[in-house]
Amino acid sequence: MSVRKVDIAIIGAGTAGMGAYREATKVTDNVVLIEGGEYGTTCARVGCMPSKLLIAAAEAAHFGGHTQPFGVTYQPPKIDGKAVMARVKSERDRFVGFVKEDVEGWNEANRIRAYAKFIDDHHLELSNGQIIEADRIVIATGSSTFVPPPFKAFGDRLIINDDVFDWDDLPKSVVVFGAGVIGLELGQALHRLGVRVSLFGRDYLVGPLSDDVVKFKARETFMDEFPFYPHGEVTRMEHVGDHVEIDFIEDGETKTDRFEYALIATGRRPNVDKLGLENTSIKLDERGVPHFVLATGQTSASHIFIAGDAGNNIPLLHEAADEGKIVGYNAARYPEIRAFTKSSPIAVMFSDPQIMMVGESYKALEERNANFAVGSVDFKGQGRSRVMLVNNGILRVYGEKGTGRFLGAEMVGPRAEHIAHLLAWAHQSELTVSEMLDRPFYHPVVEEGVRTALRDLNNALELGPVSPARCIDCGPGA
Ligand SMILES: Cc1cc2nc3c(=O)[nH]c(=O)nc-3n(C[C@H](O)[C@H](O)[C@H](O)COP(=O)(O)OP(=O)(O)OC[C@H]3O[C@@H](n4cnc5c(N)ncnc54)[C@H](O)[C@@H]3O)c2cc1C
Ligand SMILES: NC(=O)c1ccc[n+]([C@@H]2O[C@H](COP(=O)([O-])OP(=O)(O)OC[C@H]3O[C@@H](n4cnc5c(N)ncnc54)[C@H](O)[C@@H]3O)[C@@H](O)[C@H]2O)c1
Repeated sequence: MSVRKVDIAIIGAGTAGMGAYREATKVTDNVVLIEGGEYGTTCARVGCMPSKLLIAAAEAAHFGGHTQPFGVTYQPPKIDGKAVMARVKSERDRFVGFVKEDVEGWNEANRIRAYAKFIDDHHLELSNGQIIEADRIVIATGSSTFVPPPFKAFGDRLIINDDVFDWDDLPKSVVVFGAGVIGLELGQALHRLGVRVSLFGRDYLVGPLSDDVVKFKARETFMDEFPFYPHGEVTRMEHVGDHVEIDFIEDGETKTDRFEYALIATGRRPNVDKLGLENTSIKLDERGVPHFVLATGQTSASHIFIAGDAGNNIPLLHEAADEGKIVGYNAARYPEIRAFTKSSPIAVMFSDPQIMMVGESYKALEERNANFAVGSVDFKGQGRSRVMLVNNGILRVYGEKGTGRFLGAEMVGPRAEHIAHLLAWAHQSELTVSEMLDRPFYHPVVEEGVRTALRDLNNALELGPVSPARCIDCGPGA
């Protein structure tokens, strides 16, 4: 069998793999990009973009029903499930189209459609029978939904996020398992689009939050809106006809409910189990995922790099994109490699209210015994938020005692996607809380709530005066 020799083989043409390819081909054209599934990336096909499109439709449906306090009322919204899904899919296809255009514009000889598996440290066997001998290899295989075996009881009524974006119409009812980012984003959106939803979580977790105060607020808010059981006790799961049936405990009583589908969103796992990593010298952790150096993307087999969800570091789009560039750069120049500084952590969950986390989480600070203080703001009385009737949420900010350095934040509340950026940029600039307070704040804006939290934190750090109950110099309702 003929062996194709290349400088670099990249496994996976998702966000990380495409980034690696672009970077590597600046140095050598002897690169192959191997994709087993569809071109277009998880983010565009079944991830970030279609989920945000569904959420946008849900926001439109929700808005009209909640304007009465302004003295403005609409007719109850009429939700056309077919039209909702048609827009989700056509806009999604537009995004996917752009990605495909990019990848299909690259040198055809460099692109292979097949699944790859390691034979040894330098050889890959492809599902089309080809053998690739590569001087350097990049693993960028992404992650997939992991379905715990008990859920298999739901048979063909069990779905995952990918299936939702294949629907031509909205179903009548869905039971969602997992109150992580995917479960909450999709569960709330479906509920707002008129689908009867129950959401069962575990251990009282809400999305990625680790600060109990913020978590409590988020939990309370979502439980007020739809049936959300943050530590659901489900005692029976069954596939009955064209439905799923469950028994669960509520207030000490066993209840039975039926749904059209069971959406499993209980976590994702890196796609590394079918890669034949046992045939390589790469050191694996207890879950079979390669150990690697974050700053270089290098695994313990120094010519093999890993990037994106496959590495199980922070499974987010911008992280996959950054890591792809890093490994592409290093694989192209290996053995001359460079350590890169990663940008400050930032995560946003597109629920309503939104959730965000920046810098070090509360849990991480506790785990490393950081000497830190906390400041907070409750958005209930925050002027601009109240004006717009989005005054529901809490922001907690963390700062280092002694230096006054801003360490991180967790929030559920209005405009969190924007506040997250403001705070992540401050975190990356290593600003102190006092320096952040020296920055301008317009009036009246939601960001004035951030100033209230920072003032509270400065005071807790013993670096500033006690915050006045009403900040008169800031303008009314700041
Ligand atoms: C529903 C959902 C919503 C999301 N929303 C957001 C969001 O709003 N913001 C955000 O930042 N992130 C979001 N994410 C996460 C984000 O989509 C991922 O972090 C990102 O897409 C990971 O990119 P990647 O390149 O690592 O993997 P992918 O884009 O999944 O690429 C991996 C590729 O490798 C291929 N592959 C796998 N194994 C092999 C093999 N053996 N041989 C050849 N090819 C192989 C796969 O077919 C795939 O094309 C969301 C994810 C989901 C599921
Ligand atoms: N807005 C965004 O940026 C965005 C959106 C969607 C996904 N993502 C990315 O995708 C990743 C995966 O998301 P996810 O929601 O699948 O995973 P996740 O890890 O965020 O959440 C899974 C949740 O399911 C719970 N769970 C586990 N087993 C359970 C069971 N048997 N019953 C009920 N609950 C159970 C876990 O406790 C956890 O809360 C996220 O970590 C995130 O990085 C990001």
